Amino acid sequence: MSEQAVTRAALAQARRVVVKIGSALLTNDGRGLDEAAIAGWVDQLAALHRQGVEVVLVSSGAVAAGMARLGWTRRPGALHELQAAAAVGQTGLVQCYEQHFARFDVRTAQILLTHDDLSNRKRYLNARSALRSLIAMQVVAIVNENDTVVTDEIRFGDNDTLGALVANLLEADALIILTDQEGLFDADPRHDPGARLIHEGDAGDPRWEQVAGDGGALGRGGMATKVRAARLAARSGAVTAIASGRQPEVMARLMAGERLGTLLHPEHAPMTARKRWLAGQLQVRGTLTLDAGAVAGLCRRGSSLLPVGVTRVAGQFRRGDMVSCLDEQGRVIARGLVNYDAGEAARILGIASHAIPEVLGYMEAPELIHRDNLVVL
Ligand SMILES: Nc1ncnc2c1ncn2[C@@H]1O[C@H](COP(=O)(O)OP(=O)(O)O)[C@@H](O)[C@H]1O
Ligand SMILES: N[C@@H](CCC(=O)OP(=O)(O)O)C(=O)O
Repeated sequence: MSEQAVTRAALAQARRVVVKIGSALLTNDGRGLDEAAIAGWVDQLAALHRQGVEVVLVSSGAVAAGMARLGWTRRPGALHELQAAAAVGQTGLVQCYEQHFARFDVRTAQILLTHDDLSNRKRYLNARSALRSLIAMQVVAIVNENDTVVTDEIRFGDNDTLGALVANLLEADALIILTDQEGLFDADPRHDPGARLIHEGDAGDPRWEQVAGDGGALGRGGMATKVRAARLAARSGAVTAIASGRQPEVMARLMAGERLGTLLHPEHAPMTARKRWLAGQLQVRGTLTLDAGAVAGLCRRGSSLLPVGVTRVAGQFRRGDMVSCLDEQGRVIARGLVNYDAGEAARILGIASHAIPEVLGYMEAPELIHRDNLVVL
């Protein structure tokens, strides 16, 4: 079998799938929700559900639906207006899905998540157990960002990232991202009519970031966040398909292994659940610059990070915060939960661990970041 056939077969064998439907597709040119299109996707999702595929839906559209209900023609810029529009629109969005799933006697549930819910380990585990229970009860969960309570600093913003983190959370086999283009092209087809579709590739291939641009007027992250989402999803071993939601029977055809859209597959073995959770954190409070020996220790031997290998400390972080580890060229090579505050870290950098008590008067731990709390990117 060819490599592409093997990759497509991975999708055909998927038992648990996260489907993300983007704003660019859900709205009728900004005039509220495209209810006929939603009905069509629900037909397809219900068919998968009937075949025993576990489906979780991540749907955008709250802000767009709220704008239409409020009679706003332009997306507001102010955060409080976006929050209000999302609050008004989310009920309509979920109502629409619920009504259509009811045609098939499929029950639905609404899950609204924030970045905080996934970065706090306890809440992350709670969200996971609630979603798992819903799946076990054959309820289709409809997930969106809880736009009403997030601020710019702590929002996912786009739902591609949220879709990938939900795929990680549930160890889904596949993430299907439906959008308004046929897939990832080698240039933005909106600007370049000669752009060619990329059929398959490794999720971690750095070339995809170079060709993926931003979104249209209705969507948020464009292709850039979809490519990033594929890389995130790959951390738990999920394949990602990016395809047009307007293709007839797109879900069934993808799941049958048809060569449709772009398929980005995981390159490496999946990370453990804890490392994935670490890697999915968006809020990084500071940076540690490492010498070449420490970089090699982390990347090749999976070692902990000791103060002796650190040459510079930046940022205001506290013990337990997430920090990035940079190599001497300033590239992020790892991330982890640090054992010392920024001030303490600055005082012990470059010294051997046995000398920590002499400098600080005590020793919290011999390493700055223990390998269990460290993820190499
Ligand atoms: N290389 C690319 N290939 C395909 N689409 C691209 C590319 N770069 C940018 N885009 C744009 O990304 C848009 C889809 O992203 P977005 O508007 O955020 O939609 P959604 O709401 O579905 O997430 C497309 O309309 C397209 O113009
Ligand atoms: N949470 C927002 C959706 C954000 C958004 O548009 O994301 P995307 O569909 O990835 O472009 C909403 O429901 O309006």
